[in-house]
Amino acid sequence: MTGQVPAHARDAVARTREVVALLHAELPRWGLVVWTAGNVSQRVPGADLFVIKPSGVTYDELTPDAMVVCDLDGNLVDGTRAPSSDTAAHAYVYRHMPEVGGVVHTHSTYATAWAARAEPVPCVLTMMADEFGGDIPIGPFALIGDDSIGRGIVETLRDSRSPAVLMRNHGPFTIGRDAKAAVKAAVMVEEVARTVHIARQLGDPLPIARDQIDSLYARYQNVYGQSETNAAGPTPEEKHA
Ligand SMILES: O=C(CO)[C@@H](O)[C@H](O)COP(=O)(O)O
Repeated sequence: MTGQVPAHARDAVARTREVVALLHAELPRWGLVVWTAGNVSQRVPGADLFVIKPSGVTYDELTPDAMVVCDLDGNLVDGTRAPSSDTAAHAYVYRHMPEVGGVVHTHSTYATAWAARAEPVPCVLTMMADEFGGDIPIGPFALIGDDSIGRGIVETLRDSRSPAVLMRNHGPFTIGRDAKAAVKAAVMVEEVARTVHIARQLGDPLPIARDQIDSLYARYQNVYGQSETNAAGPTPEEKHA
C-alpha cells in the first residue's frame, strides 16, 4: 500500500465502495461474466482515487469492504487484497479522460466474439445509433497488466461517440460519466453484438444513413427518459396547442 485515504475523502470512498460493490452484482445478473472475468470501477468524487474490485474474487464475495481503493497511477491506497488485473487500464483511462467517472470490462460472449475477429459492430439498429452513435469500434491488441490496454481504450474512444470499445482478441471495455452508465453500456454492447450476429445469419443487415444515426443519437442523448424538461410530459393543452 502506498498511501492512505485523506480524511476529507473518507465518506466519499465509503459511498463509492457501496456503489461499486452493488454494480458488480449487475454483471452476473445480466449474464455478462463467467466466474470472476469482469470488473467495474468508479472515481471517488473530490479525490484522485477510484474504487475497483480485488482480483479473482467471486461476485458473491464482493461486498463494499472487499473493494479496493487505488490512486490514479493504479497503486493500492486502501484495501487488503490485490486489485483487479485490469487496474492499470482503468487508471490510464481516468488519467487521460477527465470526463469519465466509471469504467467496466467484461468478456461477454457476443461482444468478445466480434473482438476475436477484430470486426467493428456495424450500426444497423436504432438502439446502436441511440447508445453508441455509430459503429462499435475495435481497439488494438494489448497485453494485460501495464498501460497498453488503457492506451488502446483512450486512443480508440477519445474521438468517438461510442462508450464501448472491443479490444482485439480480448473483449469489451466501456466508459461512462459514472460506473452505472458504464455498466449500462456493457449491457447494451452485448445485446447489440448478439442481435447483429443473429441478423448476419439471416442475411445482410441494412445500414442506417449517417444523418439518421445523428438524429437518433441526439434524441436519445438529450430527450429520452426522465430529464428535467420532459419528466412530466406536455399537458393535454400543450399537446394540442
Ligand atoms: O482478462 C482478464 C485477465 O486475463 C481479466 O479481465 C479477468 O477476467 C478479470 O480479472 P480480475 O478483475 O478478477 O483481476
